[in-house]
Amino acid sequence: QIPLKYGASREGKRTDAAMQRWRENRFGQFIHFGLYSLAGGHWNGKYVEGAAEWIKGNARISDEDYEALTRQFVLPEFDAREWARIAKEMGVKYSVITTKHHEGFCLWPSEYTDYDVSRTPFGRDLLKEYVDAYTQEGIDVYFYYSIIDWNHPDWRSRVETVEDSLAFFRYCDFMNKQITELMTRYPEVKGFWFDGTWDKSVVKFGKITWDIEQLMHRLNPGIICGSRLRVDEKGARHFDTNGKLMGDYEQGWERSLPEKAPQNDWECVMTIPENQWGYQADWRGHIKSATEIIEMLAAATSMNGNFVLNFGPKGDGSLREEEKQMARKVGKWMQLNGEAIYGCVQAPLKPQKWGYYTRHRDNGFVYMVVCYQPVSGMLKVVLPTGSVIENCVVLGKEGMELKPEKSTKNEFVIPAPEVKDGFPYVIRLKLKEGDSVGNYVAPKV
Ligand SMILES: C[C@@H]1N[C@@H](C(=O)NCc2ccccc2)[C@H](O)[C@@H]1O
Repeated sequence: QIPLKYGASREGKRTDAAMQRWRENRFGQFIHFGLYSLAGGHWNGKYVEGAAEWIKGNARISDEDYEALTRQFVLPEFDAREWARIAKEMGVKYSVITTKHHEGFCLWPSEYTDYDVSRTPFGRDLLKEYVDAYTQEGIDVYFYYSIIDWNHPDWRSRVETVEDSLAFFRYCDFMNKQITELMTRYPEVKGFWFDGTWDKSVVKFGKITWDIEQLMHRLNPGIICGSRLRVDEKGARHFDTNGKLMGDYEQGWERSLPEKAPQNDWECVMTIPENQWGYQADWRGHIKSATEIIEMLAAATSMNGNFVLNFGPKGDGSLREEEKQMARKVGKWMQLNGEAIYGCVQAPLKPQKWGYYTRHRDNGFVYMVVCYQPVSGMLKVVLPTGSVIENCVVLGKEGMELKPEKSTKNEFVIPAPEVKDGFPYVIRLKLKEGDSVGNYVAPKV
């Protein structure tokens, strides 16, 4: 352990109510919306390779031509209540919106820049309408904020000269003012999702990320912030030089899931196409199905993690058809099977090939989210010695009890119900405390 001034400010999992609510939410939505949404991944009528929200660099667009997009920011179809209704239908419990992405354009009327909604024909406080509509639907709101800011004259991706450092510290002052503004104008915000902390300037001056963390906790002690914000004074990111997680949860799982359950709280953020966050009119490559998304959500829950699915609304402010379809299908599944996700955690059982176990933190049930239907028609379950399966039903068909057969001392096989709709199904197990050697404590923790 080496002494650090700007390493982890706290150790271990947070146990306060705000963080427990973050954990129990489990399923979230990401919204990427900005000037890039107007371009839709195309420029001068041509498809532009790469992530659509990076189009300024990908298409080598001049500052002047890019800034002209502000005049097209009209959003005739924008209705935050419709976005919130779709999010509610999908079954998400929280939503993260890009208040300012790398492009630097702000979705709220900021006092500290005019590169924001107030300088557009739309002219309204989009962020306020989003916060109110989602809060109205009972969905917690979180703010994505990019440290990188391609528009701000004082942003520096690296600091090499005295002039660079003067500019960069002016930019840090600007950031602190904007973060304060966001937390005071929209006190409903539950947390921040910082991005763009990989550049040399931030890695060199890790203290600025400590300062942001301190500022946020002064304004709201319960605020939640992931590890991607943080860099310690030695340039270590996410985990400080002593290996301690900085921030409230591991925020490194971007478009990927861990193989096994991380020790810390963690969150995965996922795109429906391979790598498009902002609106791309022409989705190419593999587009994930609702079934694949549900499997990822179950996998995350089975490893004590949260799963956030990204939507990239169109340049007119409406949601694209494929995303509305996704919301409908995932939402239908969540209606029936949400009890295996919300408030659930990893189950203390040996993982099996048919899918993922979850257990509810206090209803004592264990859930089997079956994603891989066995050709044998038999679902294997290995329980601690002495366990007894008291009850075994398929969610949505609670009336039809399944009859597990004991195959060895602590192995059971459950006849697999037929899959008709192409979606995972959930079997709910009620386990009775073992009455033999090695009593099994039913998961009530
Ligand atoms: C959440 C996403 N993060 C932004 C991004 O620049 N990702 C590039 C990246 C890819 C992998 C690790 C860190 C950063 C993307 O534009 C999205 O906003």
